[in-house]
Amino acid sequence: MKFTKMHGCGNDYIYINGFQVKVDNPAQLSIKMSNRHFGVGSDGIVLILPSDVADFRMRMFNSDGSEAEMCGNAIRCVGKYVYDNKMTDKTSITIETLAGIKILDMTVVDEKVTYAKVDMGEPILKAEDIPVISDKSPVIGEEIDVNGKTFEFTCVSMGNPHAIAYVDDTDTFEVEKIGKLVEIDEKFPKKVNVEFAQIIDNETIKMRVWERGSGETLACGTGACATLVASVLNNLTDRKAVVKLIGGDLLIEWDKESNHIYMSGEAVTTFEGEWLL
Ligand SMILES: N[C@H](CCC[C@H](N)C(=O)O)C(=O)O
Repeated sequence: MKFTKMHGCGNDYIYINGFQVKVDNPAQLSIKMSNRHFGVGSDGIVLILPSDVADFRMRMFNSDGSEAEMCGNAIRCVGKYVYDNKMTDKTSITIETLAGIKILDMTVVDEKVTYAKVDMGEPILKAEDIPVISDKSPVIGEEIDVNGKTFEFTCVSMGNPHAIAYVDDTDTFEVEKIGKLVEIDEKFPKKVNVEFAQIIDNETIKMRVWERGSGETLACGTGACATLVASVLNNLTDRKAVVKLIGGDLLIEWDKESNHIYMSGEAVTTFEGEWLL
């Protein structure tokens, strides 16, 4: 089975063209292919599929095999994949996801997509829509005790759940130790992506992320969007900011008029291969 390896800001996935090959058990395949020693190595897999309601459809599976509602870095790469492989000649396309239909506007250089701006839709800020037990809405100040220390989270859904805490220095923060416990905290019945953010100024945020189902990744597109929303709700930044992640920068804007979040960033193809197992 042919595959294409791509990344957005170092958040790397294996892309499989569902127009050409049928994947019977994507969850199991994701676990196998994502393994960085016995497989290809990735944060998960992405299936590119036909859609009845959009130009294309995307299904994304974390490296533990769990399927996520949405993946920001991956959707930019899906746009790049379908354009570069001449499955469309449009630079503005729609992609169906479990979090609704998203619109991509792609930048093309020498007939290849290099960058995309994605309309990520509206953030979800009501507790009843975010899989948390808390009855507060929006969920600012959700206190979670981890290893005897209380952390305060702001919870935002981008179709997938996120919990954001603010720290003094992301470089030295114990992301794995804390993130892995919050990910499975009982307050999050669907588990949660955990972001640790450091405010640099009112238009710059440094962020690291412990992703649901994948562990720490070099970047998280939906997480960057959720972190911008949380930062505005907590009066820490403007509605447009650069989110600086280990793997690269994303430009996030929460448009006041439409209430839509726009995420802009790179999309990179690293190699193509053949899966033989
Ligand atoms: N781990 C996430 C899915 C991938 C999100 C992230 N890689 C992104 O770019 O948005 C979840 O289970 O909700």
